[in-house]
Amino acid sequence: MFPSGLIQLPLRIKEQRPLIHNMTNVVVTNFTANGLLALGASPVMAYAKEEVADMARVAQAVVLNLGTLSSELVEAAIIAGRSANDHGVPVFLDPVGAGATAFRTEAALRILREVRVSLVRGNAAEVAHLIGESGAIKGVDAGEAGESAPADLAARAAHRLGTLVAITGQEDVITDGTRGYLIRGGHPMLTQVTGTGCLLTSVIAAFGAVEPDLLSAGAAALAYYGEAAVRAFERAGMEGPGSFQIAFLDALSVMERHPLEEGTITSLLESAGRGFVQ
Ligand SMILES: Nc1ncnc2c1ncn2[C@@H]1O[C@H](COP(=O)(O)OP(=O)(O)O)[C@@H](O)[C@H]1O
Ligand SMILES: Cc1ncsc1CCOP(=O)(O)O
Ligand SMILES: [Mg+2]
Repeated sequence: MFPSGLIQLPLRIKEQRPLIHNMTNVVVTNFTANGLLALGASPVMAYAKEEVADMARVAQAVVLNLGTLSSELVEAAIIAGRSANDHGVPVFLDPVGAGATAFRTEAALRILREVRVSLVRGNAAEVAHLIGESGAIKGVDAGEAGESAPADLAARAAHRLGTLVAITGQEDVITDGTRGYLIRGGHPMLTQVTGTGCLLTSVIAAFGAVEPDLLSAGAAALAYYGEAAVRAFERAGMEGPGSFQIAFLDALSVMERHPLEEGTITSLLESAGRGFVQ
């Protein structure tokens, strides 16, 4: 069963206003800051190697996003990540476009070697490339579905990388390699707005900033995000992606209670690598 106390997490975020230190990409910076504000968290973007250790130290979560990476960003991300590790601050990695170029894949793997990352969130292709498996990737978007079921892929990746892994797509999965959740819901309109994956990683970080059980916090975040998308589509989706994006920010802000009681989290992974059973 999903722990019922986690229904209160959105309220806890609004009460605690956790500081989320994002080192993210130039495409999604504003959307990410506004999404975190809508949720009730406190976003900050800081990149300079001279200050990231200090910022990470006082944050409640650090997000490393490789969407528009550079050598300088990778160096600074490692400084931030290590500072977070030294001060007990959880680190969340979004390996945007891993597999699209060798530089991206190598950067993500280097961070995973040099920083203790708590959770990796990506689409199936990105996660597959991190563990040397093929997965069609076109720029930053997943291509055709690979051979592997997302739950099995996520469990393999969690074991190989030694982190929690969340794979998103039509359905979302999150696992520590042994236990996990399958989350249904969301809306395909999310794929028509750039940065919804990146913002989601930061939203997971905000949930993780107020709940130390990161597997449950991550599952709660995925379900909350999907429900916000459904509500946004009902409000404004027919108008098109621009209106949907605004309505989505609004939906992130208004849900005080979590929609878990509506049964969006449906499955629990009991046996490692065997997929998520109904
Ligand atoms: N076909 C789909 N139907 C419903 N929701 C989707 C679909 N594809 C992606 N999503 C949702 O879009 C959000 C971003 O996920 P995704 O597109 O996988 O990330 P990225 O943008 O990093 O590739 C997630 O909340 C995910 O559940
Ligand atoms: C289009 C693009 N190019 C580099 S980063 C980026 C945004 C990717 O955002 P998301 O992974 O959330 O779709
Ligand atoms: Mg992405």
